[in-house]
Amino acid sequence: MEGGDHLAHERKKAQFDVEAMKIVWAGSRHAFEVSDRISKLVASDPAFRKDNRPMLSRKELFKNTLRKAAYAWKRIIELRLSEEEASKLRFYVDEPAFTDLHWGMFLPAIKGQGTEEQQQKWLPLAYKMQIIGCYAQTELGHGSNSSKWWPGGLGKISTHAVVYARLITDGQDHGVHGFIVQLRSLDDHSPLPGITVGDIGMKFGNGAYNTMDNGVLRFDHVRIPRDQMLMKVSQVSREGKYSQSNVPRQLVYGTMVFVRQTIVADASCALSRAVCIATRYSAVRRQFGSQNGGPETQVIDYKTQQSRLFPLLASAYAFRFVGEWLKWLYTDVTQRLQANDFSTLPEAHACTAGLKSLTTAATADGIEECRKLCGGHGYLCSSGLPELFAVYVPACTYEGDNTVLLLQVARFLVKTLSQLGSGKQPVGTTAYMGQVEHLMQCHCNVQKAEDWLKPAVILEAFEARSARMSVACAKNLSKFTNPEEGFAELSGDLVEAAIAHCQLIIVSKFIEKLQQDIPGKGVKQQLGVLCNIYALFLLHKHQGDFLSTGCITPKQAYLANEQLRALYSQARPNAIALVDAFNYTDHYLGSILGCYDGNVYPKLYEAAWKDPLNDSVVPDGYREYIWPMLKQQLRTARL
Ligand SMILES: CCCCC/C=C\C/C=C\C/C=C\C/C=C\C/C=C\CC/C=C/C(=O)SCCNC(=O)CCNC(=O)[C@H](O)C(C)(C)COP(=O)(O)OP(=O)(O)OC[C@H]1O[C@@H](n2cnc3c(N)ncnc32)[C@H](O)[C@@H]1OP(=O)(O)O
Ligand SMILES: Cc1cc2nc3c(=O)[nH]c(=O)nc-3n(C[C@H](O)[C@H](O)[C@H](O)COP(=O)(O)OP(=O)(O)OC[C@H]3O[C@@H](n4cnc5c(N)ncnc54)[C@H](O)[C@@H]3O)c2cc1C
Repeated sequence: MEGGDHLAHERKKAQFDVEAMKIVWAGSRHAFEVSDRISKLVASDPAFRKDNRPMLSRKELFKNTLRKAAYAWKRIIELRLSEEEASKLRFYVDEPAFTDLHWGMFLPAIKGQGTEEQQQKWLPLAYKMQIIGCYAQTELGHGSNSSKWWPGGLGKISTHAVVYARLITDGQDHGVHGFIVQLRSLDDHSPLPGITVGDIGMKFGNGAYNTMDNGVLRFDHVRIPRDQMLMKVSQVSREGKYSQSNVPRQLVYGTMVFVRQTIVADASCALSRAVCIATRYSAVRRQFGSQNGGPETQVIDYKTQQSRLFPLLASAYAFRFVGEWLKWLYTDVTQRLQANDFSTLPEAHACTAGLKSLTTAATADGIEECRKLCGGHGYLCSSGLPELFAVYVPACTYEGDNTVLLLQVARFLVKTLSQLGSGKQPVGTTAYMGQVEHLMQCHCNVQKAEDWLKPAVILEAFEARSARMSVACAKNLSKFTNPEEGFAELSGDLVEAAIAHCQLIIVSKFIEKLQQDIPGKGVKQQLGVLCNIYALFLLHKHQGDFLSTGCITPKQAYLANEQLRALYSQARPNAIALVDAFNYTDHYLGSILGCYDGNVYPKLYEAAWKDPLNDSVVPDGYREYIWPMLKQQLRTARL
């Protein structure tokens, strides 16, 4: 079959209104319209071509990224795009660049930690891109006194950085503070006196994150003007006197709360992209299972394929909704901070840290699983999956190593439990800890597989598991005379308790989403199926936790798995429509296997001939190396 829509028969099977689901996925009609318009704008502009990335040398790749970034900025100005539209445009250009750090961290750091005066001075320059900034926190070695190492945009492009360094006045160390530092001349881009700066070198994968100039930075007797210390949290007077505002010191780390929140939203984009590719290809691919000479089985109909693919599809939706909620939480905490209410900052920190950890780990693993789900073709760059994996996998490390972040969550949980004794009622995502006595002894009320479809049953099982794991950690910790020693010794269990808590958050936010009014024929039902797949898949995967804490019985674990299989069958006819609802253009997907029309094989065949290696029939190097070898063997054979 040539041309046409090879997936049309699949699209006809959908039992829900795909257009309505697109609005739910986007978050609102307005968000959908912006996203749809900007994605098409980028896809239709040849200047944003990206299929040649894996073939380019580092220098060509980097120059190409600079060209695209400059062109994108020109279009943003010409079209008078709003901030929302401009950020969508950068998203659909789909190439990591110094601009991510400028807009994503440098500007937010000044907004969050600069005084009004500092904001008035620096933000207009940054908004007009008259200065370009990065975020320099991480060090090559340890302590805030060696060389900065890793900051994106630092290596070759940034003119300024927010640098985190120890503040010492009158011989007293006041800990880490943020400073705006000019790095390069605004005239000829050369480093300012005392500053050594450069790129840290090639990173994992061809193309991929190598479009970014992650950098190294050293200072030698560099003077930073006093008014370039970010002074919202603490100040140094002209006389060198240090003082602190009436705000928690933790606000110095506020930019991380913001960025981790965006990383959660981004996880749903990266995972949904991989899942879209794997789902479409699984419907196109037929392999074995032919009966009476009929067509072979579509691999999407194999239960094993479904049990690997559909939980990822459900996870993409789950991460989307928890990301939406996290954005709300961040907005809420920001408004409270402005009114000097700091009470929800620890929870916002724990939620952003924990959810960043969980969603990036699941997404990185999920992209790799999608590659395997596509068989051999998944390993071709033209599948889009190798590059997506290489770009995505550092998300498990940047903005805080995922294990380190889970330990932060564990500290928060242990603290929450310890405060119960003093009568402090937990709120928000830890409110369930208030019912700890009930959760420690409740029994799961599942007698038949369908009982697992009740939201209250699922929630109670997840709450009980999380509470019991945290309480067990707290009890074990209390046996240590030195709490830090105990924390280190039990860190493995603490990480598992933190994971259980964060999974509960994701499940509960999906369930809350379903309690909203969701218009569109069959949309809510499909989301209900996905929500149950997500929850029961987690329960099945972590059944060891649920069983060992006595939250469910072996029979109930068996019933959960039985229900899960039934849910896969319900999701099957809707699978293609559920990935169509992401509304990704072929340009954004960047994958032959995932193309909308499913016309995979002719496109793969054509693409192969475009590889530079096929420019000539006899490759470069043949005459030099292979021909003499063949000749030699021919001679030996004749002897
Ligand atoms: C195929 C092509 C695809 C192309 C794709 C294209 C484009 C993608 C484009 C965009 C992607 C979109 C979104 C992503 C956006 C940006 C990402 C882009 C690039 C990545 C940039 C990366 C930047 C970085 O990595 S910056 C460096 C970040 N570093 C870390 O996170 C270090 C981790 N460590 C910590 O967080 C530590 O806690 C600390 C901050 C170093 C402090 O340590 P310490 O002093 O030991 O104190 P603690 O004991 O940990 O904590 C003390 C006290 O403070 C509380 N605390 C800690 N952190 C925070 C916080 N952030 N907020 C509030 N409170 C905090 C802690 O709980 C404790 O409190 P307590 O005393 O009450 O217990
Ligand atoms: C692509 C990329 C982009 C980046 N961009 C930036 C940027 O723009 N700006 C910036 O400042 N930084 C940036 N970083 C740096 C990033 O934030 C750090 O790499 C990250 O915070 C992890 O720190 P680390 O590299 O020192 O790892 P380490 O802390 O050395 O971790 C090594 C191992 O030790 C374990 N470990 C560490 N501490 C503990 C602990 N307390 N308990 C138990 N286990 C522990 C970790 O789990 C990990 O397995 C970037 C990194 C990457 C990969």
